[in-house]
Amino acid sequence: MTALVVAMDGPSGSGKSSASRGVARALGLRYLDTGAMYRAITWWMLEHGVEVGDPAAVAARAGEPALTIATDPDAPGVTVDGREVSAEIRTHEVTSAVSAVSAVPEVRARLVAEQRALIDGGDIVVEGRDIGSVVAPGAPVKVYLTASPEARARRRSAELTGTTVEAQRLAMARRDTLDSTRKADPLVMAADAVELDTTELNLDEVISEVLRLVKERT
Ligand SMILES: Nc1ncnc2c1ncn2[C@@H]1O[C@H](COP(=O)(O)OP(=O)(O)O)[C@@H](O)[C@H]1O
Ligand SMILES: Nc1ccn([C@H]2C[C@H](O)[C@@H](COP(=O)(O)OP(=O)(O)O)O2)c(=O)n1
Repeated sequence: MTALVVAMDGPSGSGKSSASRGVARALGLRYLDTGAMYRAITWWMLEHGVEVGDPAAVAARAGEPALTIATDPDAPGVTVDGREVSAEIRTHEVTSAVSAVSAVPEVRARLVAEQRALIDGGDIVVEGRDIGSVVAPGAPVKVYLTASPEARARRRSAELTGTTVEAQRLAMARRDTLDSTRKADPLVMAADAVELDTTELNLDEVISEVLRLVKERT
């Protein structure tokens, strides 16, 4: 039997992580947060004083950090060189630098290979920016989540302290532009993905809709 791969792409705050984990739990599947992998590499670059605005400097060290990522939707976790960094990768500093680091082809080549190896292990829900288009183009279920910039900013600012909805809206717009205009594997909706606008939906409704799609396509 071919593996069930559910590809969940979309911009920040569209609900990828929450919906992907919910779908993985409901179906007893593994869950892979590819954004956490880009964040972990970014954290390592900052930690090692690499100039993240210099693609050649990032490329030269892209293979150095050892990365592990858990695929249990109830216990996601990421380590770099043996250190658990799940909290560190969510800081403002990492979020501001991650688009530049993830635009470097050597970083992507490395992480895409690691992601494919994990996906080859069997049924899984995978979230990111290029899962349906590049990492797993043969996935039987591809969802592209969107939401209005206001809804996305409201959701993200509710999670964080010391920020405002407007500051989040601006930061997300900057990251959207960088992620969707980079040369290597930009954020795009795969031709055969189903777009799901979550602006007016609650999380349970989003999960139900993805589960319906999985049923329909498998
Ligand atoms: N449909 C939804 N309605 C309201 N809030 C949501 C919805 N989906 C996600 N959220 C909340 O929005 C925030 C960002 O969601 P998240 O899943 O982290 O998005 P992404 O992974 O796309 O950045 C979280 O606090 C989450 O609980
Ligand atoms: N498959 C992926 C996943 C993430 N990225 C990059 C681009 C994103 O801005 C960062 C962070 O992704 P992440 O999913 O953690 O971002 P959000 O939690 O949605 O804010 O990583 C990528 O280039 N390709």
